[in-house]
Amino acid sequence: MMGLTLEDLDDRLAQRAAASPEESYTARLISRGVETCAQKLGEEAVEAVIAAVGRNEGELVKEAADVLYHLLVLLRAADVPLEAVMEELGQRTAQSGLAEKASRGVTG
Ligand SMILES: N=c1c2ncn([C@@H]3O[C@H](COP(=O)(O)OP(=O)(O)OP(=O)(O)O)[C@@H](O)[C@H]3O)c2ncn1[C@@H]1O[C@H](COP(=O)(O)O)[C@@H](O)[C@H]1O
Repeated sequence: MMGLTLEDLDDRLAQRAAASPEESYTARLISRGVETCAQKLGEEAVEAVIAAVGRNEGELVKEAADVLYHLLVLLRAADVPLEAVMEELGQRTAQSGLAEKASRGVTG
């Protein structure tokens, strides 16, 4: 799909989470609880790291997609809205890292 955003995917996962675990992988993961979802995210993160260190760009694209999908599933299992994460990121972009350094009196 062209122009898919994390919000679009999260909306789709919200719909699929309401389906039965027999019909939906998302619903199955969430029904197994936060620990299972967290373990899956950890596994996919390690696979992404291995692809990156191996300079395997094609594999990294696929593993990064798995990481984002499993992160959204974990947030949903933990009842943390994606919006809260984006808000946190938004607050960090309000100031550049260099401006933040300067505000602490650090130069160079
Ligand atoms: N983006 C994804 C997505 N990325 C990865 N995966 C699944 O994540 C799994 C990757 O984990 P593994 O390679 O470890 O697979 P596995 O060993 O078979 O998994 P387990 O049995 O260990 O759980 C695969 O089964 C993938 O199919 C995804 N499953 C679903 N989606 C999205 O979620 C939507 C809803 O899917 P359902 O919930 O299944 O309807 C889909 O239309 C997609 O948009």
